[in-house]
Amino acid sequence: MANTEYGYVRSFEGNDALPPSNWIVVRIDGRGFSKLCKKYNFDKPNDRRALDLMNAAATEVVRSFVDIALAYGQSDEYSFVFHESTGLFERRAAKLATSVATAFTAEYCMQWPTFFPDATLTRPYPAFDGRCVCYPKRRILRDYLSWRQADCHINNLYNTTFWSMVLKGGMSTTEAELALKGTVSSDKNEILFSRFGINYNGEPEAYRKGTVVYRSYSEDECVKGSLTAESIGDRVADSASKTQMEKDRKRKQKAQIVIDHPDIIGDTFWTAHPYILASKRGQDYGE
Ligand SMILES: Nc1nc2c(ncn2[C@@H]2O[C@H](COP(=O)(O)OP(=O)(O)OP(=O)(O)O)[C@@H](O)[C@H]2O)c(=O)[nH]1
Ligand SMILES: [Mg+2]
Ligand SMILES: [Mg+2]
Repeated sequence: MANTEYGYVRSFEGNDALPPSNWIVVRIDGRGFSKLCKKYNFDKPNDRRALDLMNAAATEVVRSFVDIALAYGQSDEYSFVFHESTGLFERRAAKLATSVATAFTAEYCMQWPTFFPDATLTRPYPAFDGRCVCYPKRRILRDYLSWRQADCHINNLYNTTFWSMVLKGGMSTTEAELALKGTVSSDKNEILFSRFGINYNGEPEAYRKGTVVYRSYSEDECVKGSLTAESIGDRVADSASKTQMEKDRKRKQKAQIVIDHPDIIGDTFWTAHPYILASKRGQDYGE
C-alpha cells in the first residue's frame, strides 16, 4: 500500500512525538462551561455534584492509563501527569491529548446521570479539549502544579466572596464586581468574615485546594516499586525487564486510586508520597 501512487501523502503528516525524559502534562478543559453551568443551573460558586462528576471521570482516566503518575483538577479542568519515562503512543502529542480528552468526555457524559439524576443531558453535550505540555524537570512540573493550585485558590476566594455579596448580600453582580475591584486576599477574607460570618479557611478543601487523584500503594509495595523499572512504555529488550514491566503494570492496575484535596505547593504531600514522581529506578527524586 505504501508504494502506491498515493503513498506520498503520508509525508504530509508531521511527527509530533514529544521529547524523551520530559514529564508530559495533558490538560483537558471543558468547552464553553460558563454556558453549560448556566444551562444546568450549577450551584454558585461551586456545585458539589459537578465537582464529584469531574473527579469520577478523572479517576477512570487515571485507572485506564497506567503511566499517569497523578492528576490535578479544579473548575472545569484536569491536568494528567504522564511519567517522564512513558512510551505510550510513542509520546505522540495529538494521540495523547485526544485519547485523554475523549476518554474524559465519554466518562463525564456516561456518568452524568449518576450525579445529575434529574437533569437529562441535551445537545450540545459536554466536551473537553486537550493539550500536551512538556516539563523537562521535576521542579518545573511541581511549579506547574503549584500554579494550577494557586489559580484554584485565587478564583475560589474571589468567587466565594462575589457570590456571597450577590446571593446573601443582595448586591447586583455589577455592584459586587465593582466593590471587589482592586481588593487583595486579606480584604476578601475580611468581607467574608465580617459581613457573612464565613471563615474562608473553614470552606471545604475540595473548593479551596482542588483535587488530586493518584495511586496508593502499601509501604511494602512502594519499596518494591522504587527498586524496579517503573515504566510500562519503556522499551527494555531483555525478558527479565519485560517480566518486571508486566509485574509493574499489574501492581499499578491493582493499586487503590485515591481522591484527595491536599496542598501540593508545599513539600509535605510529596515527601509523604515519594513514589509518585520517583524516577524509573527511584534514585534521583528531589532533583
Ligand atoms: N456555577 C458554577 N460554575 C462553575 C463551576 N465549575 C466551573 N464553573 C464555571 O466554568 C467556567 C470555566 O471557565 P473557562 O474554562 O475559563 O471558560 P469556558 O466557558 O469553559 O470557555 P472555554 O474553556 O474557553 O471553552 C467558569 O465560568 C466557571 O465559573 C461550578 O461548580 N459552579
Ligand atoms: Mg472551559
Ligand atoms: Mg477552565
